Amino acid sequence: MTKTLLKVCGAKTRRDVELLADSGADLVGLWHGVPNGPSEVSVDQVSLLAEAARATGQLEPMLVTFLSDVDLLREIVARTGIRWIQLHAYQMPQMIKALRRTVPDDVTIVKVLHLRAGTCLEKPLIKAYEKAGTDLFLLDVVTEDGQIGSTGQRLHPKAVVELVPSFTKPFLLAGGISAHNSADYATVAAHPQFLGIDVDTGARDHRGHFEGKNISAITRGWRTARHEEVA
Ligand SMILES: O=C(O)c1ccccc1N[C@@H]1O[C@H](COP(=O)(O)O)[C@@H](O)[C@H]1O
Repeated sequence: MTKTLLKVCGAKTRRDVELLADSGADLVGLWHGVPNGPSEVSVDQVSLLAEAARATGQLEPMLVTFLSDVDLLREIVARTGIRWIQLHAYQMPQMIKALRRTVPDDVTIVKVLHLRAGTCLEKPLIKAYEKAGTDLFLLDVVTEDGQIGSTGQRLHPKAVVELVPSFTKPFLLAGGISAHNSADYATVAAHPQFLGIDVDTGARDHRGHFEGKNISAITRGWRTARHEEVA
């Protein structure tokens, strides 16, 4: 059985990265190309933070981006050594096809599928995304007023279970994940394509800073890959 991965999103400093590693995360999201994103970092910072993540021996860095510029992404991959890219905007299948051809084969391309009130906005494109070379889908909320990313809002488990048969790739679940809601997603987590969870809001304290005890509680609540290490 594959172990459930925990990704935590939006590290900005080396200290953040080390805290996430110590708290049981498996992947760390580094934002670049997220206009007005509160955790936006420069490409140089992505490089430094990606290196710091790898140096922990526990964490894999993932670029989280709204960018669609394939040449720019290729350059970022080459400069930072990043091997996971999360396309969190409404990038199209053609863009993914071009990206797939451009970046090394061992780069994992993650496409976010946005669900608004239980309906996946990209559903008609899912087959095209797969054909274009998407390796993994990430299911997240888009709010009624169009906010994407870090909504703190949850997906309905039934909507997730109904969407998964539309694709063959593995998926990560996002949207309001906390230490206390794994039981609600038992059917989702039992699905053979389920790979793990992606958290932003639930990993932070009331000031928006990462809180180690929230993150380690999530590892236990969801029994993620490293939950026994941080118990
Ligand atoms: O966190 C953001 O603001 C953000 C901005 C741009 C792209 C992605 C972003 N975060 C993603 O939000 C979900 C988790 O959110 P939450 O736990 O519901 O707050 C996750 O996919 C992050 O990668």
